Amino acid sequence: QKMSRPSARLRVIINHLDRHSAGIVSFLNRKASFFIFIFQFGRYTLDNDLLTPEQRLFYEENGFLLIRNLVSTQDIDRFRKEFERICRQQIKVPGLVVMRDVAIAKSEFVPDQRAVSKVQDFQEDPELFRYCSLPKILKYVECFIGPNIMAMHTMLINKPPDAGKKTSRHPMHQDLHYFPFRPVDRIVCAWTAMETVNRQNGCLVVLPGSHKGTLQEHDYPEWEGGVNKMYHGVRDYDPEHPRVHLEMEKGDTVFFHPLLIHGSGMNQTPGFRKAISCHYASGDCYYIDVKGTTQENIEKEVKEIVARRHGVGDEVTFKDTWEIRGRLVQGERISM
Ligand SMILES: CCCCCCCCCCCCCC(=O)SCCNC(=O)CCNC(=O)[C@H](O)C(C)(C)COP(=O)(O)OP(=O)(O)OC[C@H]1O[C@@H](n2cnc3c(N)ncnc32)[C@H](O)[C@@H]1OP(=O)(O)O
Ligand SMILES: Nc1ncnc2c1ncn2[C@@H]1O[C@H](COP(=O)(O)OP(=O)(O)OP(=O)(O)O)[C@@H](O)[C@H]1O
Ligand SMILES: O=C(O)CCC(=O)C(=O)O
Ligand SMILES: [Fe+2]
Ligand SMILES: [Mg+2]
Repeated sequence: QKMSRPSARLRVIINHLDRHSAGIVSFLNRKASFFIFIFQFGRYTLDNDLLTPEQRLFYEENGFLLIRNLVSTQDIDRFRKEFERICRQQIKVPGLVVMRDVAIAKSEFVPDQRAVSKVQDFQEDPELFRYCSLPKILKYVECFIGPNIMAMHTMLINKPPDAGKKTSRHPMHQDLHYFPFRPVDRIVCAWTAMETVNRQNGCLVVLPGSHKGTLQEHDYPEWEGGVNKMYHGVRDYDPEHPRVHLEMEKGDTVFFHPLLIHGSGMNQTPGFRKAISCHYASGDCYYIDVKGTTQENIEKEVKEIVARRHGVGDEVTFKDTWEIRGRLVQGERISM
């Protein structure tokens, strides 16, 4: 039996201690810090030879890890070109969802005069999907979710200049709200800045440590200027919780836990702020039924959109919509 999993390692240590219980009290006293080490290093990250102890501890404590300059300029420029081809409708990608800001009427890409604020589900676009398979990214992803890696959700976010109603904001949320699969700790998001991302153009805002909490109730925020379709926010989050603005340069990549509360501020610049992201889950994850949970509302919305777009009925489940999108990028697809 390999001892790569923290839980297995912990069990061995506990068994060992049971057999030597005479010395346990003094052992515990002396080695309290050792135990803190084991528990903190065990839950959210896996044994690996990439992360430094400081980086591991940082993710355990904060729920995110920022790696500077991870994706090359050449790769990002290629993703940008491909995105422009999609916006100009020079190529058509099966399954791709194109989203426009609820308030935007003018466009930087001419064909239909409305700016694309986000494309989702680019798993059938080989050029964009290269992002999800980049070995540099997967090496980090493996530290959080293990060697069997599924790309579950892909996005290229093109946050438009705010049209004056603050609709370019993304409310504070936990990505797990959208996911009917578990376990939660074997899911991670990689989010890469495609250009300088700062407070002016609406960088990510995170609540460090919020990944240690539970999944909160999400709903549309009551924003005067309106809010984008499916942009649910955490109903009540503690406004006193410290916030961190993640200012990033082109190629910088943040990995974060699906319970981390995060959002992004409004884009107060004339440029479209670009980022590319992928949510990964372990191939050993399993689907859950969200009936009777806080996720019922998003299940309902997703099913309505799928029904409208594809003319199908109740036979397509929330689980199906994820099972169809998921792509294996490394190792084995066991139960996903
Ligand atoms: C299959 C989908 C699964 C998604 C799972 C999400 C997973 C996320 C997981 C990861 C965590 C990520 C967390 C996240 O990222 S959460 C955000 C995720 N967002 C989405 O997934 C939304 C995807 N977008 C769409 O499905 C379409 O673009 C919609 C349905 C919005 C428009 O559809 P379509 O392109 O066909 O447009 P239409 O021209 O026929 O207009 C139809 C109606 O819609 C109105 N309208 C247009 N734009 C917007 C807007 N932006 N906000 C509000 N309303 C809008 C429009 O005025 C019209 O209304 P009316 O005039 O009839 O009243
Ligand atoms: N009422 C609200 N409910 C949920 N999330 C909110 C609400 N108001 C703002 N947010 C979110 O809080 C985060 C920070 O946005 P906000 O525009 O308030 O500040 P900022 O742009 O980060 O900071 P600043 O404007 O001071 O530089 C964003 O994710 C935004 O969408
Ligand atoms: O790029 C952003 O503004 C954040 C988007 C986000 O958190 C999401 O789509 O889940
Ligand atoms: Fe998110
Ligand atoms: Mg602001």
